[in-house]
Amino acid sequence: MSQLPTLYGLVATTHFLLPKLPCVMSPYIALMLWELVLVSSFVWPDHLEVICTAARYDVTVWNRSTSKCDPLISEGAKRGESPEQTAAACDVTFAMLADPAGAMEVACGPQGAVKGLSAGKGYVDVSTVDDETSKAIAEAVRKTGAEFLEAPVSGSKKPAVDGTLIFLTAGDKPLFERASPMLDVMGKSKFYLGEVGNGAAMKLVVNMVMGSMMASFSEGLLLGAKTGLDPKTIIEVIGQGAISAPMFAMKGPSMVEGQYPTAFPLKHQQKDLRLAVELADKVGQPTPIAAAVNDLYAQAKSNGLGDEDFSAIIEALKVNVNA
Ligand SMILES: NC(=O)C1=CN([C@@H]2O[C@H](COP(=O)(O)OP(=O)(O)OC[C@H]3O[C@@H](n4cnc5c(N)ncnc54)[C@H](OP(=O)(O)O)[C@@H]3O)[C@@H](O)[C@H]2O)C=CC1
Ligand SMILES: O=CCCC(=O)O
Repeated sequence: MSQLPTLYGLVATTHFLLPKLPCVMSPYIALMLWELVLVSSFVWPDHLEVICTAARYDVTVWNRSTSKCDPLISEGAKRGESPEQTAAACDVTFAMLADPAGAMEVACGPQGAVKGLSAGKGYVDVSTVDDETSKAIAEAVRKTGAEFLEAPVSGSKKPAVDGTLIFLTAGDKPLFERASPMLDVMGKSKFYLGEVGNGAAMKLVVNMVMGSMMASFSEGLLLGAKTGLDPKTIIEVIGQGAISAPMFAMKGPSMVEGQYPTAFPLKHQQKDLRLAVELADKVGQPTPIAAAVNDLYAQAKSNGLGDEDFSAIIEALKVNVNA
């Protein structure tokens, strides 16, 4: 068993990486079940299979707000004292941070993971950041002799719980291969996109489209409602046509009720739109729709909606311009 790789969930978060137990079995929890016997009768059969066949890793976790690690510790994970100590203790370190500043701080800060890395180790950054940040972290990691993989994910809380995330990876191919069994526990698919920066760019393109779709969907629901249409019927009609999307079907009903249970926080959607617009500017690609949508999300964030789900963008459009 000592030959098994260790895995480090560097940052565990309430929104994303810490689904509530014992109702569901998170793939992140699954990863820590190295040689532990599953006792929860709430575990879905599919997860049981995944855990038995793939998820036998020894996990050490660290999070800035340490209490967020407690549920994982109580399931058998070890507590890391700092990013540095945790990376030093593990073969492969996964990082999941809010934004570029957080990703840099945890990788390269005074007690950053880079200080605990050395040849033979790997650092996988799963955060959604811009390509420049990813490249800076890659350079710092590689200077230690360790390997780097960027691996932002498409998919939110439920796919994380179900182990059906989509990994958009780029960087050191040997680390991609070494980390693949771990990615397969957490995800349903993975793309290897070549040079560092390509994974970040792919993620920003996807989230730029997603943010615009959600804003447009919100406008449609509100316009329809103002003309007297039933929003539930609008969702049904959209769901049967060429523009049907799982996102509309999943979020639409709760949006109609004015409920926005957070899976993907609005503040992070705005961060991704901002980064996408900056990337577009850098490469000289006009993105006027994304720029306008970014302004709308920024306004929603400054109006206190940042911690709501990004579908709360509909609230920013609930104004009566004829009043
Ligand atoms: N939620 C989702 O559905 C998805 C999110 N993502 C991306 O994943 C990342 C995480 O998202 P999510 O979990 O929702 O975000 P949260 O805001 O819930 O969590 C952010 C995490 O980053 C930590 N953090 C922030 N700044 C620092 C810092 N300077 N030093 C140390 N730790 C820091 C926070 O620590 P603390 O707990 O102490 O505040 C927390 O653990 C983001 O990049 C997001 O865009 C990607 C796909 C889907
Ligand atoms: O970055 C967040 C993505 C959310 C999703 O793909 O549903």
